Amino acid sequence: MHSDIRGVAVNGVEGEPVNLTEPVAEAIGAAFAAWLVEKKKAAASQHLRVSIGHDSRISAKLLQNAISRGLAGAGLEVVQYGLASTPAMFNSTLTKDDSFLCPADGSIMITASHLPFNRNGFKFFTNDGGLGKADIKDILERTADLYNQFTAESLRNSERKVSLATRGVDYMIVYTSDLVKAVRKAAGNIEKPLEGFHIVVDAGNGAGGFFAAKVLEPLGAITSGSQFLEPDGLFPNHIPNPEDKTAMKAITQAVLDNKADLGIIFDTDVDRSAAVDSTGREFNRNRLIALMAAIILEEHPGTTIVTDSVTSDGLTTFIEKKLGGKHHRFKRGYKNVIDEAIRLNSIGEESHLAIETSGHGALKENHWLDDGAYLMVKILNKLASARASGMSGGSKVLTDLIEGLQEPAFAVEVRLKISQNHPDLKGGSFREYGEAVLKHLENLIGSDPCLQKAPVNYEGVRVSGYGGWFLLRLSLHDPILPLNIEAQSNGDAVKLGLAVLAAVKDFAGLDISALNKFVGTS
Ligand SMILES: O=P(O)(O)OC[C@H]1O[C@H](O)[C@H](O)[C@@H](O)[C@@H]1O
Repeated sequence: MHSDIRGVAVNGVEGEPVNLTEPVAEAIGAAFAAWLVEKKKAAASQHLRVSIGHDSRISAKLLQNAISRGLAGAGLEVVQYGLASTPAMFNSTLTKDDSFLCPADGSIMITASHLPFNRNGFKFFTNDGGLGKADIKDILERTADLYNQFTAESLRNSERKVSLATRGVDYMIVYTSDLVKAVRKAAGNIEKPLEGFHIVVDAGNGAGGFFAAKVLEPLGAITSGSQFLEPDGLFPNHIPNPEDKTAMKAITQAVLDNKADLGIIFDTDVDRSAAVDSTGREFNRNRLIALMAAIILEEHPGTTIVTDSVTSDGLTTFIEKKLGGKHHRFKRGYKNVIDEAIRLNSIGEESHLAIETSGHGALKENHWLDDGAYLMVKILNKLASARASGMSGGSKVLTDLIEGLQEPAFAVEVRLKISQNHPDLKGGSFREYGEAVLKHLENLIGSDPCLQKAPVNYEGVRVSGYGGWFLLRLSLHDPILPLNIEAQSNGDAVKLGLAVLAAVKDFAGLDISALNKFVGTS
C-alpha cells in the first residue's frame, strides 16, 4: 500500500490487463468526494471544489473525465487544469485567488510518475499535504462499495451533472509565476536575474516542458537546446526519471553539446528533478542531496537534513563534518521523509529539508510541498546571487558547494524478487516473508567480526564492512528486497554481496539470481 493509487489504464502490454477502467476511476472520484466531505465536515449544502490535473499519459483525458463524473455525481464542483504538475496540484489547495477558482478544497493529480505508458494513477491532496496510506486505504474501501452500488441510472445521472459542475482553468500560470517570483525575490527583486545563463531543460516528454518557456525565459535565461519538452505519453525518447541512467545521459549530452551552464531534468509529473553542471557532472542522487543540503545549511545553520535510507556514508560525513548539519537517515519513500521532517519539527528538532535520492525533495519554506521544480528554483537562486555578487563561471558556484563530498568508487542496486506464490511463503504475505529474510540476515551479521550493524537504522538491515556498506530492505510497494551496496572497489562490494548471499540463499521463495550474478557465482 502506497500514498497514491496506481493501475493499468490502457492495453498494449502482454500480461497486464486494464484494471484502472473508467467506471473504477469514476468510483474513485466519488470515494474521494465522500472522504473529502467527511474530512472538511462540509454541510450538504456547501459545495466543495476539487481541482484535477494530469501528466502527458495517453489515458489522461479518459480518466480525467471519469473521475470528474464521480466528483460531480457526488455534488462537488470540478475544476480541470489539463496538463499540470503534481506540485502545482497541491499548490492549488493553498493559492488564494478567486479568479482562478482557488483555493481548491481537494486536488487530484492523474499520473503514474515514471512508470511505463500503459499505467496511470492518482495522487490526492488537501491543504494539509498529500494523502497518506491510511486515507488512501479508506478511499479504496469506499471505492469498492461505491463501484458495487453503481446502476445505469446513477451513471447517467453523474454524466448529466458533470458538464454543469465542471470548469477549466489554466492554473499553471499561477504556479509558474509563483516560481518566477520566488527567484526574483531571492535575487533582490531583479526582473531578469538569470540573464546571460544558458540552461537546457529535458522534460522527457512528460509535463515539465513549461519550465523552459514559463520559468527560465521570463527570468532571462537562454533555453535553446532544451529537449523533449512536448508532452508525449509514449515517452519515445527516454523514461522521464532522474534516477534512470539513459535519461541522465541525455541531459548531460545536451548540456555538453550546447555548452550550457546548467541542465535540468524532471520526471513525468515534475515532483522529482536533477541537474547537470557545465562540465557534465550530474547533480542527482547523493550529489543532489549534498547540493541542496549545502544551500539549506547556509540559510539555516545546524539544521537537520532528513533523507531516505539508501543514502551514502559519504553524504553523512559531508553534511555533518563539512556543513555542520545533522543527517537523519530515515526510510525510503518521499512521504516518509517529509512526514518525518514535520514530526522532528513538532518535537523541537529543527529541520528544513526532506529529500530522497530519487530526486523527491520538500522544503519547510515551501509548505513541505514535494516539488522537483522548487528544488531547481533553489539552485537557480544560487546561480543568480553568485552573478549578482560579481562571480562568473556558470555553474561553478554549485559544483564548489559539493566539494569534499566523498563518493564510493563502486555503487550498485540489486533487486531480489519474492515469488508470491512460492510454497515457501506458506500462504503468508510477501512482506512477512521479506521480514523473515531480513531477520535471518540480521542474526547472521552478529556473528561476523568483519561486519557491523548500523547503530541507528530505520529500515531494513544496514551493515558496514570492508570499507563500505550494504542495505537490504523491503521495497515500498513491490514484492522485492532491494539491496544497495557501496564500496571502494568491486572486490569489496562482492565481499559484502557474499555476506548477504550467505543469509538469503536458503530462502527458496526469493529469486537470488541477480545477486548470484553480481558476486560471480553463476
Ligand atoms: O522501495 P522501492 O521499490 O525502491 O521504491 C521506492 C520509491 O517508490 C516510489 O517511486 C516513491 O515515489 C519514491 O518516493 C520511493 O523512493
